[in-house]
Amino acid sequence: MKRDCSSGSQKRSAFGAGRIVLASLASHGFPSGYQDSRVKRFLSKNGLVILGFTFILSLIALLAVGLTQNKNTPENFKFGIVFDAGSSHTTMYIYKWSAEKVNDTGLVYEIEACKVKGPGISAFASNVQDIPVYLSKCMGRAKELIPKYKHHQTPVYLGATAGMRLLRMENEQSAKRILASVTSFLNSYPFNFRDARIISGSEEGAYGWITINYLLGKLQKKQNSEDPSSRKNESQETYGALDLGGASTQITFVPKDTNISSPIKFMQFRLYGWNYTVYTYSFLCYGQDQALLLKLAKDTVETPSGTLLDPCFHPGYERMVDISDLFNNVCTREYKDLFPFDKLRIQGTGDFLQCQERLHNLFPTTYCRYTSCTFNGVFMPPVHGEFGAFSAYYYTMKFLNLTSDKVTSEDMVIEKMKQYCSRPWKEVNTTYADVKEKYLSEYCFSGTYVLTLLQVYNFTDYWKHIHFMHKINDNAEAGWTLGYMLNLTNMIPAELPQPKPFSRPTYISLMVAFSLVLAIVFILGSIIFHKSSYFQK
Ligand SMILES: O=c1[nH]cnc2c1ncn2[C@@H]1O[C@H](COP(=O)(O)OP(=O)(O)O)[C@@H](O)[C@H]1O
Ligand SMILES: [Ca+2]
Repeated sequence: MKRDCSSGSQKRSAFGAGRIVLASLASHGFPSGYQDSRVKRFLSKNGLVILGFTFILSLIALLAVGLTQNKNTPENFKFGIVFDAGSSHTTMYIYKWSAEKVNDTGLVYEIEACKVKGPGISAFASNVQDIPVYLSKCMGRAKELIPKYKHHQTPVYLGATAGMRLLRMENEQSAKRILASVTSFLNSYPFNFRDARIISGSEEGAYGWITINYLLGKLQKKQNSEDPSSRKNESQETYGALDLGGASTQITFVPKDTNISSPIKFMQFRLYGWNYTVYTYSFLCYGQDQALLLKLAKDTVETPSGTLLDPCFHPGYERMVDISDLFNNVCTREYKDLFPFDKLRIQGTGDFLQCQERLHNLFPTTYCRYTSCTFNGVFMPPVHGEFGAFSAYYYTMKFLNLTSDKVTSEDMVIEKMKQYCSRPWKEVNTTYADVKEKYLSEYCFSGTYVLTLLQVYNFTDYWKHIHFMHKINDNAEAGWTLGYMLNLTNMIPAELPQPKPFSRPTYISLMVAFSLVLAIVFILGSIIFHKSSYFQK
């Protein structure tokens, strides 16, 4: 009876009711020493089994964690969308990068450059209701290309440049209405819309500089090189940035001497643990489209006649321009006058030298109040280091076959331009039948403009340091958009990220090894404890 009773209590203790049973045994009058030794024997026997079981389970769990962690999981990609709302057109860029390699340089890829059909957004001042249709095609493309489950975490930015800067100067309310319409439309998508704003000329220059140096690997490469304090001249490392748009142009570089007195504050960046002092300037109205209008306006004022013989267009080329379009513009209105004609007929003569002479008039070299200046008395340190020239610099020079590194001197460019501008329009038009007429008719002008602008910046004996670039290392296009996104998503740290002491596999192996040791020590400890308390009996 008693045995049955005790064996019954053992069974119940295995189901967790041990304490109640032990209490009832004591009340039945068994000696307490007898009860204790039975309990200890029970625990030393079953405890070992439980510990062993736990040990095996933990081992399996540890191995499973280690293997899962180390197996080739698909990379976790992130996406970002930036609209470049330029003066002549809008382009939507989609960037993709691996979330794990977020701080590494050169690992962001442009997976799409969707050209929005139509003009720049500043042209929508009187028809803002058309903006949704205008942007919807590229947004549809973004929905297609970015996996649905990533939409809500994909940031969307729109940055407007010189076209909107000019509109804001002319009519601030119109500019606001356009941005409000863009904002409400982009907000209606499942993406993480951040903002739509007009970026400043300095931002445009600085972000372009960050983009090219990031893509060229000029910013982070230094982490493997010598001690930062030992490097004296940072500009030997970075590339200056030359951006030519339709309504403004930017020049950005690290000057040789950053201690010169400057009326403009140099920009200070700390990127990947390095300090950069950067000069940037944006010349509003000196983008190539506005410069052409400026030239035509000046020419019309100087020789008022219904017909303008223009050396910047091919012989045989003709174009009609509305006088109101020419002067109803912030950049040209200072020349506004009364003319006895309301249309201007342009007739090309194709003379590069004459064209260049006229273009030089757009860059008056007025009195310089500083150590050095470029045109209009604007402070600019002497150009220094290598330069990347992109946007319209690239389109124009690419078309003219002048982007090769073999073009090492300005004279080579001049020779090419003389010959190209003198070609009859008829011949040019048939040779390049697939090129958009607006671009084709203006390559003589824009090639001459690029050359003149670079002369004004003092690149004459420095031509071989200019590198015309578009897509860099096949990753992404040179332009301000990538730098803008990198900055707003905090993808360029101020300090170099500290490398982890162990690689991931080493870390996991160590964790498994230590867990095993711990488990073994624990089991051995339990055995020793139970054995010693048993022998004490
Ligand atoms: O394929 C091309 N060939 C020639 N010029 C081009 C091509 N694509 C764009 N452009 C020119 O590049 C310039 C781009 O300027 P954008 O629209 O970015 O103005 P912004 O930067 O001044 O606001 C415009 O003058 C445009 O005509
Ligand atoms: Ca631009």
